[in-house]
Amino acid sequence: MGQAISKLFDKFFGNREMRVVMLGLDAAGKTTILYKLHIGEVLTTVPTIGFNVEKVQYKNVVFTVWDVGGQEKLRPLWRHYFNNTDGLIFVVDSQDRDRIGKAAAEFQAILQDPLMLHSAILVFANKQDMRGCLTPREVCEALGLPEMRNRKWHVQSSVATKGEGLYEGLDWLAATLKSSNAGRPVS
Ligand SMILES: Nc1nc2c(ncn2[C@@H]2O[C@H](COP(=O)(O)OP(=O)(O)OP(=O)(O)O)[C@@H](O)[C@H]2O)c(=O)[nH]1
Ligand SMILES: [Mg+2]
Repeated sequence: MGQAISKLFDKFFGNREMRVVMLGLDAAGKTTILYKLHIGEVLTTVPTIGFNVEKVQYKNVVFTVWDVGGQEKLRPLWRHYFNNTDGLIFVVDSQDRDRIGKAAAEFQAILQDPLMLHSAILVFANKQDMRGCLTPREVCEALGLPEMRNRKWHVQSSVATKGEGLYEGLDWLAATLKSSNAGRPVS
């Protein structure tokens, strides 16, 4: 009985671990986001060849965040990170109007992968500090999100270099993953 109650308590209040993969075109700001969340600082980044992975504890969720390089030649490798993924973070450089169509095509391709059919989708409309950038609503429409009725998605405005919007995004992800009972209790 005591054990059952303790299990129930853990289910609702205990730490949970969630695996999240963060993708997006090169220079969207993925690595900047990862380290701003992980160590609270903006690092000088170089283009990622391969991946970075860090744990980010927020409230009672431990996110294991995989940040995978976004250069064109690296994109075929993305699918190797899809297994057991609870959430997708897709980062868009909102100032890069020329490549928003390319970003949308890559985004749609990820979502059609059988391993990603059930993942929650958090989009960071990043670089909102740049003049003339696409608004979060424009990013949302360009990615085709309004037509996606059977997926859980959220577009979050962000400025990774100032840390703006990042925890709001994690809040949504944590709440969404929890309500669908995704993730695993931390052992
Ligand atoms: N102005 C502005 N610059 C940003 C923002 N976020 C990231 N950057 C800059 O964008 C550049 C690319 O950032 P990265 O984090 O390395 O991009 P990435 O998505 O990891 O790129 P790949 O590793 O090649 O896939 C860096 O110079 C960052 O400082 C932002 O919100 N605003
Ligand atoms: Mg990177």
